[in-house]
Amino acid sequence: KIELKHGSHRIGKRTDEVMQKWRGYGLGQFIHWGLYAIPGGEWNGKQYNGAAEWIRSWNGIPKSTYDSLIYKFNPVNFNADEWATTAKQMGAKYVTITTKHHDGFCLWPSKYTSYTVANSPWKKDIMKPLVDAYDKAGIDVILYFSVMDWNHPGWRYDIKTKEDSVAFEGFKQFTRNQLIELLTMYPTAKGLWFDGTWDKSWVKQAEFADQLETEMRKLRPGLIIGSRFRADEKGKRHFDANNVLMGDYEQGWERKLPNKIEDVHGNDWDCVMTVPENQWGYNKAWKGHIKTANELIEMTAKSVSLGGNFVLNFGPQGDGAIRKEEKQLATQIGNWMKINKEAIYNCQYAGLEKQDWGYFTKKTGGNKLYMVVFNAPVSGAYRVKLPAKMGITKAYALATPTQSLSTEEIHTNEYFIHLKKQGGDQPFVIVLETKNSS
Ligand SMILES: C[C@@H]1N[C@@H](C#Cc2ccccc2)[C@H](O)[C@@H]1O
Repeated sequence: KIELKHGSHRIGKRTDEVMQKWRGYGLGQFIHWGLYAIPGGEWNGKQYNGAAEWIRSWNGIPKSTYDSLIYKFNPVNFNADEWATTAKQMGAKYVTITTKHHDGFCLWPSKYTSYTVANSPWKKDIMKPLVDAYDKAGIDVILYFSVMDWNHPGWRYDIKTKEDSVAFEGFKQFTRNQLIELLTMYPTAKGLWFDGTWDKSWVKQAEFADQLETEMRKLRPGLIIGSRFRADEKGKRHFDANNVLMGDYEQGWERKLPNKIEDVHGNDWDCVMTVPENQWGYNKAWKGHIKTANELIEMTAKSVSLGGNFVLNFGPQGDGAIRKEEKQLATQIGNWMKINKEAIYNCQYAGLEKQDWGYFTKKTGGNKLYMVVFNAPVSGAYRVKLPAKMGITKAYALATPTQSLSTEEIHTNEYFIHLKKQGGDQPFVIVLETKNSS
């Protein structure tokens, strides 16, 4: 075991109420919104092939021109309640909102920089109405914060010279001041989602970042901070030099999902996912494969079946409106959640691996197993192998709870659940009420 001062400070999952609630969210919404939504992935008629929120890093738009977009920020169609309603209709239990992305533009009137909404034509705070609207909708708010800040003169990719070091010290204080400011201005926020922490300059700040995390947790007891915030003194991120998770949950599942329970190493985790291949901010073009509602519902079920949450990204337009394709997906997913949410909310890994027909989830603290079906067997016979001594007392389709399904024991602890082919192209859920014959 390597002696570490700034590695992980906890072994195993958090057991407090705030984290237990987080663990049961199942489905969340990510919002990426900022100046990058104005160009929407193109400039002067030329398309940027990267992620739209990274357009400033493209040589197709001069940096100063991008930075001057602050004077065009006037989202006349911004309506915080509409965003929160979209999330509510989808069935999201939490939302992660970009307060400041890599370009450094602040959606709140920070007093530590002039590069904020306060100095745009919009003038008003964006974060306060959003936090209030989501709180009112009963959706918990997590604040996304990019440490990397291309607008701040003190940011460095690495620290090589004395000048770098002096500049970065100022940047570190600026970063701390902004984080304390955010936690003070929006005290109902349940957590911070850090990004832009991969550059050497920040990876070298093990002691500072550890002390800052401690200060934030002291200011806001119960605050949820993921594994991406800080590195240990060996430069290790997400998992420290003893391979112990940093922070409260694993934050490495960006646009990818684990496939088996061993992949998540017994940790809490969430997957953040884009609708196109790789566009977080609004992109006019939305090229390539656009994920369907069924694909996203399957990713949600797969995440919950492996003990995690699934967070779907929305990239509102520069005028503040949510694009129609995203609204349609929210409605389709929400219609499915209305019927099947019992198999998603407050559910966990059932101790059973992925099946030919789909995924098992298990109600936390209960005796119900859920079979979330994506591939119905042509025979109508669903093979189910349960842990020893676990019997089935009742089986039924969640949509028709009064119609019990016939259950045939074919081997010890192995059953066929018989369900005639369902119509339609929607995944569905079969409930198994179980009892332990110990
Ligand atoms: C949550 C996602 N993380 C950000 C990123 C990134 C990235 C992409 C490629 C190489 C290094 C970093 C995206 O812009 C989005 O905010």
